[in-house]
Amino acid sequence: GSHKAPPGPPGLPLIGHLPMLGNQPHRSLHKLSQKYGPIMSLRLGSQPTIVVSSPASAELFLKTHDTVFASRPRSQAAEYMWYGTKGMIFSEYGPYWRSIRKFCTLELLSASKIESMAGLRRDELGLLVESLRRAAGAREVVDVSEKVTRLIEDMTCRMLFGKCRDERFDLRETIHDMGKLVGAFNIADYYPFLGALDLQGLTRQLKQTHRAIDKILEIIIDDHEKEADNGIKKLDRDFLDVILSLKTNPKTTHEQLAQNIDRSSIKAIVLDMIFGAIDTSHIAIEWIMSELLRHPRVMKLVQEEIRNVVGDCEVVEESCLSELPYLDMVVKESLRLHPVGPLLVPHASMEDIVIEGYGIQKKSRVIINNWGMGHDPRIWSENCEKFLPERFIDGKVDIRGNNFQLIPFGSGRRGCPGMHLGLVTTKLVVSQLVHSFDWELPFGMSADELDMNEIFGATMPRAKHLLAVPSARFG
Ligand code: HEM
Repeated sequence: GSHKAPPGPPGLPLIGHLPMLGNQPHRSLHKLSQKYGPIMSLRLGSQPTIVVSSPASAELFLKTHDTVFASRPRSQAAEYMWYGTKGMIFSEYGPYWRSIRKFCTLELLSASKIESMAGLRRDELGLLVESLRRAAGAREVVDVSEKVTRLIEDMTCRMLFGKCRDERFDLRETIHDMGKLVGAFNIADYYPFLGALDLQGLTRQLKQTHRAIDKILEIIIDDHEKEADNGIKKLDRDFLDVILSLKTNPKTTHEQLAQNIDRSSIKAIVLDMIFGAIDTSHIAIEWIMSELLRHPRVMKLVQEEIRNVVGDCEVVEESCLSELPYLDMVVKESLRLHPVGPLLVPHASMEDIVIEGYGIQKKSRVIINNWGMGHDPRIWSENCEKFLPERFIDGKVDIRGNNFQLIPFGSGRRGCPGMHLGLVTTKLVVSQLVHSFDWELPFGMSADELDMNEIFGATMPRAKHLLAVPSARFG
């Protein structure tokens, strides 16, 4: 068209801008956007890549023109890991994607479904508190990252498959590998003709991780089918029961999905839910706990707020979570500084469009630099690197996708469907951990000495496990 592309750095021939991204693309892109502006184009192969870095422009892409940008680019990760892109997260916009999204929302992620599973979260959290109490008694150093990840894994497995983690496989390790692989800037996605060379070794790793996850999914599905064959009747049907039943008795509410579903799409959808639930909440919780450990003032305020609501009872009920406004501010502030998805999930445009005078081609890849917006002094003032929950005190900025300066769950049609579950889980676990225990950094470490580095991926965990020493606050 006659409209020029958004500005961007001059590229190197052939490989374009990939080498500029380094191993911290969220930071490199943030720097580049300071020079080239909030709507920037990068030359990465044959399809243009647009990087969006300000709240006003994010609103244009995710709200004003949401229908144009609601698709996803093709990627090797989605092809290999999601059985030929048969899941929700990485599928292109259309009726198939919509039918999965509706199914998962109704059968798993709605407020009432989530509430109906409060008991299993309470049980699993109770077990963790018990084990922490033993550690506290012995003044042991606890690997908080490990404990929290296992907790979320157990909660998720019970919710999806009706049982805890299994000795026969290591789901967490596999999911962790996935997070890194899926987020990687894969040369094969940008330069298909270079794909066969597998210059970064990513194709090999994707295949390997896919085999590992497929083995796990097969074991889990087999177990369920055997139970069904043996006529075992369950009182509570788990998510896998519901999705498997689509094949045998297609319910009218999900007729369209039932018609298009086979074993590999079932596995792809279950994988969406495993990945969405496991690789997110634990990361959010670890970052929040890290910030609380570094900021005893804030920790004390959170503890006092919880004590005022919960009283002398040790168990924090989920119904109390709505009465904890300071905790809300802490969660916002931590997700601002440490967004679980630093670049959201890439979007793709479905038609040519002109935005702010720039021509953006159909099938452009759109990256929203969520991390960059959280670290922009023009949005958050000069103290933007400081952890200061009070900046949210006026209650004007929410995290549900209405205020584009803070969109840890994205926004619009592709916004996170698991937001409610993610928030309930994150707040519940954090509040219980700080209500039951006081926490200290180990080995006389000072607040400044705590390593706060991250590892880039589709999701961005702490680089180092968080270690801390609990002491019980209840007898
Ligand atoms: C603290 C927890 C969580 C955070 C911060 C988070 C964040 C995100 C983000 C940033 C996106 C991409 C939005 C976009 O592309 O614009 C996303 C998508 C998604 N999330 Fe979450 N998420 C969380 C928890 C969950 C949970 C618990 C589930 C489900 C069990 C889940 C399932 C999904 C799915 C399926 C998508 C893809 C949606 C689509 O493409 O249509 N997430 N999430």
